[in-house]
Order: sequence, then structure tokens, then C-alpha cells
Amino acid sequence: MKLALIGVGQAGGKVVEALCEYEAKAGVDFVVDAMAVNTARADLAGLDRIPESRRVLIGQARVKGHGVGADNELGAEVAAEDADEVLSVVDQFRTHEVDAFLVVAGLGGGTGSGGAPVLARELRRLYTEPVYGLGILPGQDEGGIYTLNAARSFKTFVDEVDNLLVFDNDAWRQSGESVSGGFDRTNEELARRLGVLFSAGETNARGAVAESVVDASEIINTLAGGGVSTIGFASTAVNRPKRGLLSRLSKTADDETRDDGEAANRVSSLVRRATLGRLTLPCEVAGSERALLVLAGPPAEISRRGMERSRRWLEAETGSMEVRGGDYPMKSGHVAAVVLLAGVTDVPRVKELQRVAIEAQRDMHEKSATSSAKLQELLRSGSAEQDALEPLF
Ligand SMILES: Nc1nc2c(ncn2[C@@H]2O[C@H](COP(=O)(O)OP(=O)(O)OP(=O)(O)O)[C@@H](O)[C@H]2O)c(=O)[nH]1
Repeated sequence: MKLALIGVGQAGGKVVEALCEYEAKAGVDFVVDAMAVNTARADLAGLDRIPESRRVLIGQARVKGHGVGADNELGAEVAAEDADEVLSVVDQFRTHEVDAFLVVAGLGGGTGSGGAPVLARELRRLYTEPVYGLGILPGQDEGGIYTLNAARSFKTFVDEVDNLLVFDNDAWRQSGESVSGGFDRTNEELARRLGVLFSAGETNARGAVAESVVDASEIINTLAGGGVSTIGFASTAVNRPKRGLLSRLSKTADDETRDDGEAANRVSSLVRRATLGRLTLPCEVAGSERALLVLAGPPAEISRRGMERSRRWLEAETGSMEVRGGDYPMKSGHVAAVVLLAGVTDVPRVKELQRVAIEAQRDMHEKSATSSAKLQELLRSGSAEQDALEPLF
């Protein structure tokens, strides 16, 4: 599946670069074009892979290239004011090759959390291709403003995209590591998961032909219907003894059956590990609306039986009848399983964010109710009326 990548804010730009790096290292081809949008000049200057012509500084008139300082309302305002500058760069993309847009942002800061939903809305207005979001949730110890930004931005972002893929920084921190300390490592992990998923079907680079190809429409259909998605991944080395021509010719039917049995068991256990291990956004697997399973590796290791068994197992685990699957043949010493769970509903971290958002909204209502009650009271008493109105004139 061919993507146009738009990174908003610092995290957005860095994750987009990690995806481009994965593409280059793995020798695959799924990024049509990539750009970065920021309110901070320094963050744009820190990027390596995205060319200057694809870096857009927004909000210069308001913040002079110094960033919005975690103010996500300001982030949203400047993105709306300068959306045309971003869209004119997207206009130069080879959009006829693009299957979907992916707007990437950290939801804790100001630029990404405010700007990404605004830009996603504009892209959906102008293009017929789906616009997906990749939202990164802040660590819980990053401070109240980060959590509040994420709580506010999350729902808006879900509403503005065709599907929101989510990565929770908290779930990926290693013990003793600060949130920022492990970003390079976690960005690489995230890029690997997304890279395998989105480059499946774009198999020309590795030559092999898949028996059951994962084409762009499989991914689009899995993500259709909106909501929130999460990704699981597991891989294992395959050290098959190299057989000479003679031993290959003398291979018996029993050998074949044993080999396939081993490969099928390996696939089954990989898919379980991918699904029940660490997801990009930890959640209950049961209740997922749709799922897609991609098996990547040497064709001989991608067992049909294992794939079918795993799909049935995923149907039982998720309770969904919409479980798609396909292979991604490649020359490799590893077999990998990627499981995309779409439309997940039982997500503790999202429930927590919803609670924060509701409380913040209640606080705002209470404050405005108190001030309007105070104003009414003042307006009822004649002398106070003067006090209340005077400052306005
Ligand atoms: N996974 C991951 N998270 C990151 C990375 N960089 C920052 N974050 C997280 O993203 C959130 C937002 O940070 P930034 O992207 O720096 O903020 P911004 O959108 O540029 O907004 P402002 O700096 O307020 O203008 C924070 O919760 C960070 O923890 C990264 O490279 N990887």
C-alpha cells in the first residue's frame, strides 16, 4: 500500500523519518512522499531525511518559529490559518500513486495534537483517498497538560480521520528509562510494525509472488468503519538445515508432512504471540471489529495450514467474522506475524483519557456557569450593573 506521510509536530516528524528509514533499510517501497509540519523552526532543522522543500513552518506570524509551547488550541488555530501552505506542498506529491494518507502526531504537545486533526480534515475534504491518523499517547508522568492535550485531541482526531492507529508511549517504556530516552528505539519498533504491514503487497522489491497477497484494499477494508486500531507483532528466526540437491530429491512424503507441521505450528504460535503480546495500544482483543493478519518470511515457512488455523483462532479471540489474512513472501532468516486489530473498543488508556476529557469539560462548564451566574446577580442589582458594565466601555 502506497502512503503519503505527513508528520505534525516533533514526534510526528521523527516517526515519519523512522518510517522512511525502515523503507530504505528493508529495501521496500511504500512511501510515495513524506513531509513535516511544525511551529518550531529548530524541530524542523533537526530532521535528516525529509528534504527542506517538504518541511513547512506554520504559525510564523503568531509564534515566530518558536513553537506553541504545548498550547494545543493555538496549535489548531495556526494549522487552520496556514493549512494552505501545507496543502500546496501535498499538491506536489505524486498523489495519483497514493493509496492513503497517514497523518502522524504526538498527542501530548501543542503542535501535533492541535494541528493534526485540522490538517486531516482538510485532506479529507480535498482528496478521495482515505486519511488515516497515527496518534502517539504521552507517558502518564509527562504532566497534566500533556494528558489534557491528549484527552482533548484524541476524540477530535478519531472523528477527523478514516481510522486512528494508536501508539502508547507508556506501554513501550523499558524499566528505568525516561520517556524521551527510548524514543529512537520505540520509533524503530513502531516503524517495523507499520513498515511490514504497509509494504506487504508491494512485493516487487523482493521478487517472490504471494499465494494470497495483502493488497491495499485488504488494509483499507480492515480500517474502514473508523475508530481506533492497534498493531501486534512477533518474529522468530528460521534455521532450516540447508539441504543439498540429493537430499532434496530423496525427501519423502513423511519429511514433507513433518516440515509443514513444524511450519504450521510455528505460524500458529507466532500469531498468538503477536496478538496476546505487547500491542502498540494495549487493549482487550475481544470485541475488535475487524482484523488483518500478515505473515512475512520465506515462502516455504508460510504454512497454508498455519495461516488458516491462525485466522480461525483470531476469529474466536476477537469475536469478529471479518478477519483477513495474506502472506508477504521475502528472502529472510525470519518469519514475522503482524496483526492489525481495527475498531477496538475495550481500551483502558482511552477510558482514562475520556474521563480526563469529561472532567476538564465539566470544570469549564462550572467555571462559565459560575461566572454567568455571578454576572446575572450583578446585573440584577442596579449599582452592581454599573460595576459590571463599566469596564466594557
Ligand atoms: N514515540 C515517540 N513519542 C515522542 C517522540 N517525540 C516526542 N514524543 C511524545 O510526543 C508528545 C508531544 O511532543 P512533541 O511532538 O514534541 O510536541 P509538538 O507536537 O511538537 O508540540 P509543541 O512542542 O508543544 O509545539 C510527548 O508526549 C512526547 O512524549 C518520539 O520521537 N517518539
